[in-house]
Amino acid sequence: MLGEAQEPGSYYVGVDVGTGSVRAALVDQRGSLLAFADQPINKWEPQFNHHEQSSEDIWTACCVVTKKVVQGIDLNRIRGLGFDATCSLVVLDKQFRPLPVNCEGDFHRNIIMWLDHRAVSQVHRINETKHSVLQYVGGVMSVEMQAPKLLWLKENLRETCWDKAGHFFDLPDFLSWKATGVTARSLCSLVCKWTYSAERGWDDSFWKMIGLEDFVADNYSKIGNQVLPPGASLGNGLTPEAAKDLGLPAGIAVAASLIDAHAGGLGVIGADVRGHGLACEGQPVTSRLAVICGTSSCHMGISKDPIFVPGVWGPYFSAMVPGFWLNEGGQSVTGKLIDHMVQGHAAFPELQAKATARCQSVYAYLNSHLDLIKKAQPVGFLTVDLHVWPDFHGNRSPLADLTLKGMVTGLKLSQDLDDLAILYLATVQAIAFGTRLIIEAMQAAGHSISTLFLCGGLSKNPLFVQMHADITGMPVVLSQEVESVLVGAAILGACASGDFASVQLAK
Ligand SMILES: Nc1ncnc2c1ncn2[C@@H]1O[C@H](COP(=O)(O)OP(=O)(O)O)[C@@H](O)[C@H]1O
Ligand SMILES: O=C(CO)[C@H](O)[C@H](O)COP(=O)(O)O
Repeated sequence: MLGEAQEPGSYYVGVDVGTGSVRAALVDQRGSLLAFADQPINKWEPQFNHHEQSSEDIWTACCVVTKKVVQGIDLNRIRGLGFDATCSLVVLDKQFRPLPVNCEGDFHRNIIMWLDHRAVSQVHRINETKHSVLQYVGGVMSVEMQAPKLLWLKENLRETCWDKAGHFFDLPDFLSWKATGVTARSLCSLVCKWTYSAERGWDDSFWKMIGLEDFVADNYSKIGNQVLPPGASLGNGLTPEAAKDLGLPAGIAVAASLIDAHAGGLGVIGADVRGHGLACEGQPVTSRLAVICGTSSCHMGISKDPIFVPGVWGPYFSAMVPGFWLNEGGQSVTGKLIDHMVQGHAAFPELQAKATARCQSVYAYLNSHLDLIKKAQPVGFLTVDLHVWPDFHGNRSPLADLTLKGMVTGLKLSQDLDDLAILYLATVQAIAFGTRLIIEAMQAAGHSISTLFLCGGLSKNPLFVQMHADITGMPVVLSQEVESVLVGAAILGACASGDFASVQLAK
């Protein structure tokens, strides 16, 4: 984010809503992160495969972290605000009040999270239509997208939710509405999760065919009939009410949002690598794969022309970098799977106690424990007899099969700390092999990827990074700024402020 035209000392605020927490950053016009704050958010799992959140809870967390990052600075220097978030479905009534997405009627829980798999029957029926919009989601719609979830609401919560609903938002668009009062949707969310086409708009025949003709009848007012590119300035900027909530000046520019993975992709894919002697220097941006690794991993590759990769989402036009097509591969649970394997092991209490005694995270402790037990051999050899299949929550890409389950082979009766460390290693390796499968599918379809750019919480884990390099055989580049997703969100604010003409220039 380096420019000469804008006033010196301008600041931008980026807010990133992940699955487990909300983060905010204050960023200057050089893209340096000046302040950071985070706050966990609530999640509910009322039934197996039902995952819910609360939009009020999330907004409150956004306010807490934003107030923290601007504490003590001259507020007049803040020029723009950008949001990114997971692509969860927010439901509000006609007066913009939360509506329950659950049988219990709990209004507080008005978000069906992205990883919710309740709409299995609905997505099967959608895929059976073989409608042409499905070509643009890798050939098969995912249960994690919005159309099956909307159909589930219509079929299961007709009176308490569907009939009363006035607005269905992707979470990033909910946040920009909350900040500005503008209901315009981002091209990013609508193209990637709602079957909107940047070139052709909504396809009436798709919504009629799947039984959601209601949207066509009211000209898509409930799901968005004004669509803006990410980074576009919304309305009159921050409303006085939202300004009070967030501790920011009213009227500052607020950008049309991005999905979190796309903000991370934007934050790293155009990184200036000159002067570091990296093999990717001088290679086109299309040779880079941004991998955003948090609760899930998302694999973002761009191309000048559309590339259709079976089982990999897209191609999506202008959904991340304007003017480029995007393919998005993904693994639905990666950080969540590692946490699940480690925390569920019999030796976890011992691990926790030992890590705490050393003031280390459990992952730092496990990494050093692996170094200790590997002796002279490379660490990867510790798992010659133990293997994990990582699709505990189905396979997002490239198999696109939500019915797949996880597997572990090579288990013994012992369950000590060594076993836990080796199981953890095998899980990390399995995830890296998943990335390799996605890359192979993308290459086979026409991408030519040669370097990985990792960001997100898991990129702070050196073992995770090393296994991705070893198993894909590709160099991995990490940004100096570890919070690249937040930089992506702040880039949106910088773009909306008018200080930069486009998200590429803001980069
Ligand atoms: N320093 C770290 N070392 C190892 N793992 C980490 C570290 N920081 C975060 N993680 C892992 O990253 C995952 C969360 O990443 P994050 O980007 O915060 O997720 P989200 O955006 O989905 O909320 C968790 O599984 C967590 O265990
Ligand atoms: O589908 C997505 C991106 O397209 C989700 O937003 C994502 O997988 C969840 O993100 P995270 O793992 O960062 O919480």
